[in-house]
Amino acid sequence: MATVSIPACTTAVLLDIEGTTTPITFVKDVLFPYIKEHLEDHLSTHWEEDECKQDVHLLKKQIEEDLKQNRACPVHTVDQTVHTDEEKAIREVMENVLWQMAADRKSTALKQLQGHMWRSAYASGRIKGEIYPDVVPSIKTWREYGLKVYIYSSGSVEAQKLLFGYSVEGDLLDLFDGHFDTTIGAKVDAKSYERIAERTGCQPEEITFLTDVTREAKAAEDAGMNVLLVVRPGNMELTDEERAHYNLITSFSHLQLTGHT
Ligand SMILES: CSCCC(=O)C(=O)COP(=O)(O)O
Ligand SMILES: [Mg+2]
Repeated sequence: MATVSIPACTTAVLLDIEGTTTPITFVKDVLFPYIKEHLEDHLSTHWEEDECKQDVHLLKKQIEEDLKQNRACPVHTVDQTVHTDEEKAIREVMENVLWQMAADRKSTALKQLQGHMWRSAYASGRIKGEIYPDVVPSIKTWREYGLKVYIYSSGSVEAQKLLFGYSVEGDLLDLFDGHFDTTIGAKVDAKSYERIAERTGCQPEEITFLTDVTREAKAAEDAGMNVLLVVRPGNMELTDEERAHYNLITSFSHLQLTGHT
């Protein structure tokens, strides 16, 4: 695949994680199975703790929102305050979480809980964040040229920091100038990218966004960002139209800085 130039006006690069810096298989075959395997134990162990109560409260809010929007979802109260039967309440939370995961929902509620659950897996060394080999050298080069580098993922900021902080290449958190998650808005909503531009002090045109998902690419493009689609093994197939419309790269090393000194 040919090289693609980052426009000279780019001052910041915004990176997606799953399918962009990190193989989809790491998320689907390592991170998500960990949640399924440890969900019951996590909820039972931490049920009375404030963090877990907040996680369950957020899930409840999400269910209320889903019902308002007439989205199908398992309807349970999911509220510790009204259940006397803790086991039943935990089962109901589990049912909702597993249902959201089966649908690959990107709700903030689900992602916050997942981030909290992965903490001990990373800290104990059981899980290490996978990163494509071209990612770190490329980011280092961009930074040498004065570009800022940010992450925007549906995974919570805490989950992002765990993945890069406990990565196969060590602690990489110094490579990033900031992290964004769905608390700033959904990745398929152009407004989220406008807010990110505002937060970083950049004009949208000064930001180049790299993602594997065309709906995210379109939203960023609608906000005025420069967009590149990242094609990695196992990523979703692109249509001919998408291939024709977007600049594609299969490795970060295919990005060329032009006019940056
Ligand atoms: C960084 S946490 C693990 C990934 C995850 O849960 C997720 O939803 C990834 O979404 P992305 O926006 O990075 O494609
Ligand atoms: Mg992605």
